[in-house]
Amino acid sequence: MLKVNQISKTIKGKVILNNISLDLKQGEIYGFVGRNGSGKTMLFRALSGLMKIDSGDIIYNNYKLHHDVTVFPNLGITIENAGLYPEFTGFKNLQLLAKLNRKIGDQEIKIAIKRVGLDPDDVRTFRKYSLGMKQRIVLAQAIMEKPELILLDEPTNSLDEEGVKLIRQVIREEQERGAMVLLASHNKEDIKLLADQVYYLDSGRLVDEVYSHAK
Ligand SMILES: Nc1ncnc2c1ncn2[C@@H]1O[C@H](COP(=O)(O)OP(=O)(O)OP(=O)(O)O)[C@@H](O)[C@H]1O
Repeated sequence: MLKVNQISKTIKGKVILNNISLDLKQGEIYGFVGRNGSGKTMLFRALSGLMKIDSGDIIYNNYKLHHDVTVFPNLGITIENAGLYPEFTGFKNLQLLAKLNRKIGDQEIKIAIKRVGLDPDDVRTFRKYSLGMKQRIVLAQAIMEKPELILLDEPTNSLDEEGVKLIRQVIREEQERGAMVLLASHNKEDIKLLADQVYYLDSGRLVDEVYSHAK
């Protein structure tokens, strides 16, 4: 259960998040749509603890962000390039990140890399990856530890048709495993095919619940 109570954030006099409240359940996929600059990425940054909010609370499974934890323990997030080292292979990068909390071994990392359609034994360094490959490895990093809460910001925007299909399947599998997935996307098809409920952001404000349907 993710509970967001009236969170707000202003940067340099500009309201970025305006009194946003959400009540989200485990095992659901939530879509977030809205124009460029409407606040989707900033909302995800706030939920991940990467950006401090000015007011309001974010509570996940009884842990209050910035109070009980600085980051939720069971969180997976895709951030562009995710701080990956350009001179290491995809596998080596994920191995380094996995070592930070020692929850998984090489086998799980390899499984995650295969799930996104990449080769764990690829000797190419991250720097030489195509845009789509980078996007895939970043998703592998987000899911490799089987997180309960997954924040995906535009996970398919650099992918070819086959990649889009595969990644949608991975997102569905994560939901089936019981994860809660928050998905920001300009891809209407992603939202239509995946989201159980869709929220619309406009100038940092949650304007509307576009639709909700039980699958
Ligand atoms: N580091 C920053 N410092 C100050 N303002 C920022 C920063 N990053 C983003 N913003 C502002 O925050 C607002 C929301 O941006 P955000 O990136 O969350 O939009 P978005 O909905 O994700 O857009 P897009 O669809 O283009 O990804 C915008 O007005 C943007 O200019």
